[in-house]
Amino acid sequence: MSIDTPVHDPSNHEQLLIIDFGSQVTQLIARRVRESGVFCEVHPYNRVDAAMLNAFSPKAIILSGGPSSVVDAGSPRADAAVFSLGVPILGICYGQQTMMAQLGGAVEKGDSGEFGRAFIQADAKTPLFKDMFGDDHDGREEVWMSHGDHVAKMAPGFDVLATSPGAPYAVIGDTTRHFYGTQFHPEVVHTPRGAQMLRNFTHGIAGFKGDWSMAAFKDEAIAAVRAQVGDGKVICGLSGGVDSSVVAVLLHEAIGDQLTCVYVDTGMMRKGESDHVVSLFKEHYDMNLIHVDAGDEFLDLLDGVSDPERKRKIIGGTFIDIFEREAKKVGGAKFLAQGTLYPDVIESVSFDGGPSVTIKSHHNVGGLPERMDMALVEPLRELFKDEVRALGRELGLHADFVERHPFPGPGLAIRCPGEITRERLAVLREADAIYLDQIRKHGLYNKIWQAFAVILPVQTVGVMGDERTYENVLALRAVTSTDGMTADYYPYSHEFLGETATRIINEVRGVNRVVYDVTSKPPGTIEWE
Ligand SMILES: Nc1ncnc2c1ncn2[C@@H]1O[C@H](COP(=O)(O)OP(=O)(O)OP(=O)(O)O)[C@@H](O)[C@H]1O
Ligand SMILES: O=c1[nH]c(=O)c2[nH+]cn([C@@H]3O[C@H](COP(=O)(O)O)[C@@H](O)[C@H]3O)c2[nH]1
Ligand SMILES: NC(=O)CC[C@H](N)C(=O)O
Ligand SMILES: [Mg+2]
Repeated sequence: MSIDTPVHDPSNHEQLLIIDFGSQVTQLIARRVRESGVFCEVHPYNRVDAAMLNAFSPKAIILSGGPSSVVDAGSPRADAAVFSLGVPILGICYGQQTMMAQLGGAVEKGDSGEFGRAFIQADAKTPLFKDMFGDDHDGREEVWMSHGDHVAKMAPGFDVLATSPGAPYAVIGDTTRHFYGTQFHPEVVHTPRGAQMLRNFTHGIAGFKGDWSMAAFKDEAIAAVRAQVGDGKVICGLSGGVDSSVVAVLLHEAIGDQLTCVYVDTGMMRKGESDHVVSLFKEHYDMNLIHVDAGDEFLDLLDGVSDPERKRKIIGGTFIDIFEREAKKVGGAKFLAQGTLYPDVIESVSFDGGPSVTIKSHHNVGGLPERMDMALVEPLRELFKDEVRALGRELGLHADFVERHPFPGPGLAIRCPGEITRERLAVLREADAIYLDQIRKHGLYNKIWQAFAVILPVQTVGVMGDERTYENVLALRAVTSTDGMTADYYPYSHEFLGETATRIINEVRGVNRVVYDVTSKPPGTIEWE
């Protein structure tokens, strides 16, 4: 089964195609469309031609925004077949601009652009704006803009549906062909009624029924797994994180005993993690689960290593060694199950516009499959994280796992900048447990996307009980995010921070100072290494 073979059964679903011109927020279009119950996929503009359109058979198309300027020679264009397919099209920002340039209109560079909040003045009677304006509403709508260029002349057949001070053609439409263009971004939350507008396009104009649900997906994914693996054996790395837990439960339902889950204790897990994960799974599921205690193996290999990338490479390699060993032990597993999600797939089919730099080597991405002689089973590769959580609920996965904050495979290793020692890990583990306990006690766990402590390779002077101390600094991190790609620090109250710092310093030997990280991503990353 190739990676392009869908996990779900496409004949059961109406599909929408998103053509990507490289916008930073293309994935948000897909999320909004999926949230309204419509299956969609994102494909780079240069991979969409008549043959692809014929195979995918979209019921509607959305053209994303992008960093290029339509006015520049050689800038991206949609394949002409897109406009002759006869399905509704919505062009967003660059998508609107290229549609105009391709269909006989014109685009020009302005003296100034519009970046951020703007207001459009719209014709509220247009179907695209259904339910967007209240009764007393005068057609004024808050939107989020991010453009330097603008449409200067509409293509034949189009009418103006909304204007803004910087974009005379803020929204345009050809109601005969059902082609629409917006200069603003309906997919971002800063356009408060943008999701409604996208829904008006998909359900109202394109006639989607909204048949995409995790209940239906579950059965289709189970059937696809059975078809792929036949009577072969499958190994699944089970971390207790949302993704691998959902994969494990789904596979267990699909193939029962052919599945063996491998939980690896790297020696860099959180306090109580191994017991919690292994006992919960053993209690609720009658599945083959191997608990590999590999703490010494990992820690010996990491001895004296402080470079973050070397740490990650060593950890990734050791995971592979362990999975390979375990695969042999169960009598030669031919398949390795992974919790690859749709954002990973989109990113790996990287957009043409310039190579992106490696910020960090994630231990499971890339490295694993190449060296391993096993076929991959990736039942979540069409889903976003929120859909994975919904699928987990559908599968009856314990709430403890469904709502969990993500925890990286390298674990505490990347929260221990500098050399990793057993002593430092012990201090970090205790402090982290108190921090998470505080978060739960204050009812904040589900408001935060991810939270953890970091032990810094810095000692500072303190005074405790009239004694001089010279001990470790601990940093606390907590972020809000939707997908981990961008994030903001969580705005705790001073009371919470003070109480938590006091508890950590009083209850953990080896910490005499606590600081809070207020860096967003970008420019920071979520983890410190
Ligand atoms: N301690 C571990 N033991 C076994 N497999 C692991 C371990 N840590 C990570 N993995 C494997 O690596 C994959 C990637 O880890 P990742 O942290 O991205 O996903 P996750 O742990 O399933 O979910 P989450 O992102 O919510 O933490 C996991 O799906 C799992 O297969
Ligand atoms: O499985 C994983 N293996 C890794 O090597 C890894 N590195 C970072 N992360 C997690 O990814 C999200 C984004 O993290 P960064 O902003 O630090 O890159 C955050 O949720 C991080 O915890 C990892 N997950
Ligand atoms: N966000 C976008 O799609 C921007 C389109 C184009 N680069 C402009 O500045 O107008
Ligand atoms: Mg994890």
